[in-house]
Amino acid sequence: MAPHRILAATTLSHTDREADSSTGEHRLTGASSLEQETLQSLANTVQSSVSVITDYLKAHNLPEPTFGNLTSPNLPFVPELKEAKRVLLEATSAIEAIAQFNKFDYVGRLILLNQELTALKVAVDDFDVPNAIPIDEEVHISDICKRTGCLDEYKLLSSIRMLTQNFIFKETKLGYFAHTIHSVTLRDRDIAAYIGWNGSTVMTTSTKFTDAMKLYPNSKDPSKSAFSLAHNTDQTLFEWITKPEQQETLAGFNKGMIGTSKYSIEALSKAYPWNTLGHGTLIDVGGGQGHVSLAILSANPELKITVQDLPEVIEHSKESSPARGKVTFESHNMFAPQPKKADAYFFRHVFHDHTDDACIKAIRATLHHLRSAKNGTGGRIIVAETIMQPLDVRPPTGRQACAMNMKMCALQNGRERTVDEFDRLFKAADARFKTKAFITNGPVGSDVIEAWIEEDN
Ligand SMILES: C[S@@+](CC[C@H](N)C(=O)[O-])C[C@H]1O[C@@H](n2cnc3c(N)ncnc32)[C@H](O)[C@@H]1O
Repeated sequence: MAPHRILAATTLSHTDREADSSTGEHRLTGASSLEQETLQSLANTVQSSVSVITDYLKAHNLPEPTFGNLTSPNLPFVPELKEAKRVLLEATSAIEAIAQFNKFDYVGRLILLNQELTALKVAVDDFDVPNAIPIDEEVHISDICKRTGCLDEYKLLSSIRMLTQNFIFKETKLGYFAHTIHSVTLRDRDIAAYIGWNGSTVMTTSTKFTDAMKLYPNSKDPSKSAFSLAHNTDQTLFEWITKPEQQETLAGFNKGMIGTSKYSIEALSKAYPWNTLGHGTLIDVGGGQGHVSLAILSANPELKITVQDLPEVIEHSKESSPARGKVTFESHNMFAPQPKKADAYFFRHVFHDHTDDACIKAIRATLHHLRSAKNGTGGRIIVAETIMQPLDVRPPTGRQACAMNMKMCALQNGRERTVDEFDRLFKAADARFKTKAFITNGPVGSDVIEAWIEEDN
């Protein structure tokens, strides 16, 4: 179905944009300037995009999302609703940005964002408040403390109150808290682990962002980063985290990767025509716990999947992965020549951890298995990442990609990439590469770049 053009004065329509970088073609339609918008035009956009959403739900006999029902379903992830939701978010964000008595109030919120992540980490990962409050009950903070073993009532109360400002928990009467649709989601301990990883190792890393820029400007060395400065090490993140003394951090990271993938797997499984691999073999390089492979496998049960990762990670996966018995686990360093021939080499959330040089090395390590796709013998590379949005897309659609990009810069001098940057990366590894992008505009790690060698000679 064609993307909705919700309002004449509205934004780019790029739902399900397929950018084939082999031809340089980006199918984008519509354009307008933010400067032309007024509160009224933005409000009209809100009204019309909400109508698109509610009309769709009515037509498909689906319930509307509501705060009143804790198990209120998500919006279906279909093109017509993705576009309407994106436009809605852009319009509501633009209204929030200009409808201020004092412009600093808007910027001021950003300055305090650190407190919001701290509150999430404290209440969700550290003290597991979501599981201390039964669904449909309100619980006093003193009881929450007893149930969670927290000895500092006021600071836990402060953290939960902070979250209520984001519709996570609600204070039903003074000192009593109950669930909302969002606090319920946080009962998942894998998601809690992702919060913990970001609220600890990633947050401390960010404090050294500027120091690393000054000390190691434009560094392409993954061991000379904000991460290495913050953690007082000359190792890269992955060298550091796989040391025996970081066992607990690695376990949290692995669990967190499962957590963060949960809300992007549906989009990723729809983003790419996995069924074109038929009964083939897929190697999930840097596949961690095999959690993404498991989701691909459940939709494509005829595939044979091997998950490769660093030995310390594979050891953990073999013990506790939800994919045990369904996929094969194998230790392999992706910078060493790929030992296994397969129909596809899949890298999800792997390239963004690394500099271009490192990615090129990983691609070349696989090259000997990628023969011409034209004559049907070739393997392909499938990369899943959060693709950086083109410049002409309005805020806040690019927010997640920009945030992930900052994080990758800080951790290992890695980065998120645009469609064109991916194409250049593959061509730098081997000029015969062709690429094709499958953009979901969905959650992180659900955009796909497919790369293959066009000619054999
Ligand atoms: C950000 S995680 C992504 C995990 C998983 N693919 C996902 O999408 O959730 C990056 C993974 O790359 C792995 N990795 C890092 N360096 C590697 C290397 N040299 N060889 C193989 N795997 C590596 C890490 O151990 C980690 O599991």
